[in-house]
Amino acid sequence: MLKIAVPNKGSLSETAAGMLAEAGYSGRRDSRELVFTDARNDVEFFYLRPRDIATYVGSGALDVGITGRDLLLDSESSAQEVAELSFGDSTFRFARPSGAGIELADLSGLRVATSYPGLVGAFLAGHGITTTLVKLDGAVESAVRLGVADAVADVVSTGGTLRKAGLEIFGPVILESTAVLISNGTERPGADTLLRRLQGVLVAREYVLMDYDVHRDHLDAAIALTPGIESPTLSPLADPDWVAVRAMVPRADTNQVMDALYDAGARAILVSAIHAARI
Ligand SMILES: Nc1ncnc2c1ncn2[C@@H]1O[C@H](COP(=O)(O)OP(=O)(O)OP(=O)(O)O)[C@@H](O)[C@H]1O
Ligand SMILES: O=P(O)(O)OC[C@H]1O[C@H](OP(=O)(O)OP(=O)(O)O)[C@H](O)[C@@H]1O
Ligand SMILES: [Mg+2]
Repeated sequence: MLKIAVPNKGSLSETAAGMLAEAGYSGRRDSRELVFTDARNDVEFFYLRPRDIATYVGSGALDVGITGRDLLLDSESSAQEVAELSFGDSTFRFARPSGAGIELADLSGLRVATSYPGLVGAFLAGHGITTTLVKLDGAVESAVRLGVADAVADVVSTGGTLRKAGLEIFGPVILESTAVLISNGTERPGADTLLRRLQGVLVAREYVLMDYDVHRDHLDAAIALTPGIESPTLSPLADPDWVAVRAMVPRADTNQVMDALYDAGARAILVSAIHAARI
């Protein structure tokens, strides 16, 4: 039975659970449940703190897991990223009081507060900068005002928390993070199915199905606008001069592609949602 680690709380938990449900897995109904067996799919879910997931997967205790790239790197576990999951995006940045030094080198000899000492320590070491890392559990933005640090390194999403604390981002991006599927590299039955199902959910969210009719004279121009993933499907119509085309189109481009197809002579352009996919 494939053992899967999933976030039990925090920013990633709800979306991860929703994605697994969309991928056809059953999950816990009670948020206090620590383990849930989905016998039909031959998998077992372990609900863990996102910060601990890479440790469990890297050690081999669990087979695969969903966590943040920043948490994976911070853990220094041997688990590896298998796929990006298109949610939980954030950047990891340094910040200092507004008006303070703006170069990374200005951090030398200063105290930097963070909940991600593994990630930040490795980054600073890679840049040859020595600081004192102050390890905090959360709300690190308060560390400067309260006098325990001179700068912070933390997850930034909207930047609102930093602004309210009177801090300003500076220096290079430490990391672009996103939710990822991780594994310990051991081949386990069911792991490929999980990956394909999650990728199917992403495709179903990111693409729509577009159908249209076009005169054969304009077919090449229309196909150039809708190349699909492999190649579009062509079907004959009762009128031999016309052909029906079906292709997957990135959801974000739907209206631009419809406009361009219409201008290229396509008619009866229909768009439908994809409920599930295996690419
Ligand atoms: N706005 C955000 N705040 C915090 N983490 C975020 C945010 N957006 C995405 N993430 C990602 O979520 C993961 C952190 O999740 P985690 O559950 O540990 O912390 P949290 O969401 O801050 O919850 P808590 O502070 O309650 O423990 C990281 O991978 C981080 O990059
Ligand atoms: O850029 P923003 O949109 O403001 O989001 C980033 C903030 O959100 C998270 O804090 P969280 O609420 O999880 O509290 P914590 O610091 O105690 O983990 C993170 O640690 C930052 O402080
Ligand atoms: Mg937090």
